[in-house]
Amino acid sequence: MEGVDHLAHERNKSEFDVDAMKIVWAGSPHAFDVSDRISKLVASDPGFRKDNRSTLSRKELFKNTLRKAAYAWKTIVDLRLSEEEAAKLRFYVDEPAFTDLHWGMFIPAIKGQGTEEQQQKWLPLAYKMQIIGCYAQTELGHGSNVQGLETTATFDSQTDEFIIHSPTLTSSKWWPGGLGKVATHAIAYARLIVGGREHGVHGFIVQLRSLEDHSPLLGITVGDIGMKFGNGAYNTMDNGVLQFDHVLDVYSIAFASIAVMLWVSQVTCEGKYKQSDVPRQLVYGTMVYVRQTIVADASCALSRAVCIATRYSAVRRQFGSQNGGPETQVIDYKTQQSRLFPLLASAYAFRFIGEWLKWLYADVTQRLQANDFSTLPEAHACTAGLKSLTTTATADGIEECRKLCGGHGYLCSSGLPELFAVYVPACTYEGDNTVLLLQVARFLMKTVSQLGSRLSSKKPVGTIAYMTRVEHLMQCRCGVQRGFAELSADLVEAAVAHCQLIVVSKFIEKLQQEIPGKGVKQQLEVLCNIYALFLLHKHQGDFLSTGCITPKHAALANDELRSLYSQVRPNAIALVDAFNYTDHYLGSILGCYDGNVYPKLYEAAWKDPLNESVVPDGYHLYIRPLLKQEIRTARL
Ligand SMILES: CCCCCCCCCCC/C=C/C(=O)SCCNC(=O)CCNC(=O)[C@H](O)C(C)(C)COP(=O)(O)OP(=O)(O)OC[C@H]1O[C@@H](n2cnc3c(N)ncnc32)[C@H](O)[C@@H]1OP(=O)(O)O
Ligand SMILES: Cc1cc2nc3c(=O)[nH]c(=O)nc-3n(C[C@H](O)[C@H](O)[C@H](O)COP(=O)(O)OP(=O)(O)OC[C@H]3O[C@@H](n4cnc5c(N)ncnc54)[C@H](O)[C@@H]3O)c2cc1C
Repeated sequence: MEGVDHLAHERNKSEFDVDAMKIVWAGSPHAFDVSDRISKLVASDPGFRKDNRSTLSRKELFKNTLRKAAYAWKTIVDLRLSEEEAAKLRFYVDEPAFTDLHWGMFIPAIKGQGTEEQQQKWLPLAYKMQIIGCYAQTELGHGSNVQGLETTATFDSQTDEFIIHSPTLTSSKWWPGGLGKVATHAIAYARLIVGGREHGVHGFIVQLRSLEDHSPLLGITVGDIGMKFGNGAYNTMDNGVLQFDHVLDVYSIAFASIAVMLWVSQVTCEGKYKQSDVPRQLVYGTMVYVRQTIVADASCALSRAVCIATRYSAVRRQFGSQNGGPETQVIDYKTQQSRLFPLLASAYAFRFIGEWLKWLYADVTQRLQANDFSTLPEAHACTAGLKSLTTTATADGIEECRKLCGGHGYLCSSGLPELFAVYVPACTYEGDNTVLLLQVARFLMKTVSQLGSRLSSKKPVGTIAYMTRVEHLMQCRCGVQRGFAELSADLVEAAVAHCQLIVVSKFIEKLQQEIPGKGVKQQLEVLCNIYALFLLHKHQGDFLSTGCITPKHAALANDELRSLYSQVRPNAIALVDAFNYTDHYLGSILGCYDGNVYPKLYEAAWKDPLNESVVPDGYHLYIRPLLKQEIRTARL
């Protein structure tokens, strides 16, 4: 029945202050207020409906995305939303679109790497969306290997011009979001050539389309790369292909000193290349920035899937009826708990590691401005490794949540197939996860060689086993006289272990803070222990081989996990309520707040276009002749 809370009995079991936990999840009372207000604004506006996406063609889907993006911008302007509120609105509209790259990469790249004069010229236009930008780095032939990019930017000091060119098919820019049909400008990464000498890959601001009629400029060939995984999903995004045919990059000449897209290098009007004494890897700064946002985004995506699977697991009953009484809630099965609750704990763990990484990134950015590069290697390793760890765990976790919902998890109306299809490229974009773990492994090798065996003593006591595991895994590999390439598969395992150590230790540090609200800290302690003991159980071979735990310890840890699952069980619904997601944002009948699943599933089925007629289109052409033929055969 509508209006009845079918999960009230679950919510009444809660042993902690859910409203206080909502503040912890949001990060602060202010952050909660903004999220709560904006999510409800989006949910209540039919202009942001998203329940029809799976029934649209690619062109209809894309045009609808353009409509929504324009509508979102009008809403932002009309309501005079702040930058924070506008970002939250785009988040709750929940549709991959060109605006992700305009706001998520194009603007950050200019802010992070542009010179003062470039920022003064481009940021006002970008903030007012009078230009729409994309981040054009990846090419058909190279994505992971940035130094392998082939696009060239040749400075001609005779004519004082930069010429951007795609010398080969494989140098075609390929994948950049927003590039295919919308972006008017790109930050294009190209090999800088001055006076016949090459100076590596740098970023250039290049106009792609006319601001009058949106037609591609002379020398620009641009389009969409075609359908991607899933039906709706990321097909709302125009990932594009771009070729330059000796394009004059007028904008680099607009300034007195021709400034490539970096404050770390300059080409003077006299055609002299000036590389300042900063690490060339600062050209990768935007990727580092986005990787840290992706970690926070992982906690959002995983918490959405866990919210759906937890609520549905409390609604779904199967087997176990005693004397005609109700069947057992599947959330009460130990197997369901052992699959679901570690994902619930991971969602909280990723939330807190995302908070810490945001601090780390802000700290390293501040240091860079003072020419202090001391923490740059650690910041790179942490953002790369934690992006890899959290996106792999989240993609796997969303799929596990689909399976936890049985057959109904496979319906689009569950929200889980779409969530999975939109999320999984996160394991690839912003750095293939294995390639990024190799960067962490390289950092660990260097650290071990510099510090000897102890990677760091700066970890909370509760993580000694985790720290010993990393050291052991590194010693086993570093001690062996074989090259990095030969040992890379093993070193990647050590890199994962290192990142898990960071997540566990930051969760423990979070619990050392003042956390208000009845029972809130206790619930987080349970989730922290579940996260740590689940991983210890999953990787117990590593831990046993280090000798820092015995088989008895491993058995005790397993017993403790079961006990912890029992402690979470009465609080599970309240713990996912604390994410404060609207039904609109969840987009899931299985995860609806009131738990009134079956009537909603049944109602939704009849809305499918296939049910517009009781006799399907095609019956008379194909089925009837078939049936008639069978009847004739039967008479023979
Ligand atoms: C609401 C929030 C929403 C969030 C979701 C956002 C949605 C985004 C939508 C998707 C958008 C996607 C965009 C993209 O995909 S953009 C393209 C991304 N591409 C990549 O990530 C490419 C990956 N490859 C690389 O980063 C580099 O090629 C790689 C690091 C792998 C190698 O670089 P390189 O060959 O130059 O360097 P070396 O390996 O030789 O290392 C040399 C030294 O430099 C150090 N290093 C490397 N990278 C960095 C860095 N980024 N920062 C600092 N230092 C770095 C490296 O450690 C070496 O140091 P040592 O010499 O001391 O060992
Ligand atoms: C949805 C989506 C959106 C994207 N948006 C953008 C965008 O806006 N802008 C942009 O510039 N790019 C974008 N990209 C491109 C993305 O950044 C690249 O696809 C990504 O960096 C991976 O590079 P690749 O495709 O070259 O993979 P590859 O490196 O070719 O990976 C293929 C396999 O090779 C392995 N491999 C590669 N190198 C090594 C090595 N040294 N050692 C061991 N194994 C290795 C990888 O682990 C992987 O298994 C997007 C991609 C996707 C899927």
